[in-house]
Amino acid sequence: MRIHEREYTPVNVAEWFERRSYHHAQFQDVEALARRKREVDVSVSVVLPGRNVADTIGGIIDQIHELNERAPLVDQILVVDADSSDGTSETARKHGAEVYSENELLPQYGPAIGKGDAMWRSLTVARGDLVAYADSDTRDFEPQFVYGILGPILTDPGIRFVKAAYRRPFRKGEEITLDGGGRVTELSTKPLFNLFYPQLTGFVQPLAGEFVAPKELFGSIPFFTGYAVETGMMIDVLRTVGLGAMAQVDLGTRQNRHQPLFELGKMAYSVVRAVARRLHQEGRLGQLVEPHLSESLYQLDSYVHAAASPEGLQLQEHVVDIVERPPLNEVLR
Ligand SMILES: O=c1ccn([C@@H]2O[C@H](COP(=O)(O)OP(=O)(O)O[C@H]3O[C@H](CO)[C@@H](O)[C@H](O)[C@H]3O)[C@@H](O)[C@H]2O)c(=O)[nH]1
Ligand SMILES: O=C(O)[C@H](O)COP(=O)(O)O
Repeated sequence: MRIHEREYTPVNVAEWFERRSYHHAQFQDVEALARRKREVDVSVSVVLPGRNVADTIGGIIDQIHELNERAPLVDQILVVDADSSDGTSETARKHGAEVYSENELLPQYGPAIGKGDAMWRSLTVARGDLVAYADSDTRDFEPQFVYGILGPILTDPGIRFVKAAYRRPFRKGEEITLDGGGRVTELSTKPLFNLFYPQLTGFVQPLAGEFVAPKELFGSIPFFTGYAVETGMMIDVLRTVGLGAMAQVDLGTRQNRHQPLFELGKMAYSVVRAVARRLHQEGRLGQLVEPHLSESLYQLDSYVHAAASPEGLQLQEHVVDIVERPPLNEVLR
């Protein structure tokens, strides 16, 4: 597949939003979509990065198999496991996925560093012309999580990257706050994109873990490790193919597993660092000293968090290791 053409240049974000936002129902004729896939002669890998997701991964794999029985859209279901302690690998294998430990892929790069690294390494074993990533902790995974994102890229030759969009409820016990989820997205990523990458402001869920692109495109861009991966990827894909080749699809609603606020602080820090790296690279951020505190006080890559606790005020230091992996095509050359 070609990845560098720029067939459509949006006039502005609003115009792009109108033209490049889809709804999964537009692709619910999955048999027609599978025929289209045959016509354009592409294969598809679905990659599920997972860390301790034994409770959800089996159901997700089953859903993909069921979809495939209706219409053969997926050629490979790949699980990249973060050496989970809860039996994620065994469960995934039992449900018929191809399973790798993230650490057995490209072992020369040392132990894998979080989700982004697992995704990057998975490209060495993903055989599809198109690679679709999806989170594996989704409780309400539905077949449109696969066919919805495949729809635009299979049917419109001008589209090279498709991102999921959805409503995100916040769930605490039995209590649900509609649209209360996606705290990092709303409080870090969107404000940063507004200020520095306004072309990306039309994406409803820029951090969504569900997206698809040609493997060739994923191989041509660097991957940030950890939770910086989606932020960096949005910027790098924009630079590589242009906004006109990017699209989003409304998949309905997605309920994820919520992390505590403090953990999300670290995630937001990853987002900020990815943006800072790119701004620095583009000459828009004069000085970038990573980490922000001097090495004599703290370790490299530390995130310092001051908090009040029942034991009094505390100063904690946490490692947020953000490395930029080179484009895989260069590594494999
Ligand atoms: O070290 C890790 C951490 C997570 N995961 C998996 O990655 C997926 C998403 O991780 P999660 O911790 O559930 O992320 P969220 O809190 O939901 O974060 C959102 O925002 C992140 C930052 O952009 C994205 O990476 C996620 O896909 C997106 O769902 C899940 O299947 C995890 O099991 C790994 O494989 N390895
Ligand atoms: O994407 C995000 O913003 C984070 O995953 C946080 O999501 P949450 O607020 O729904 O836990």
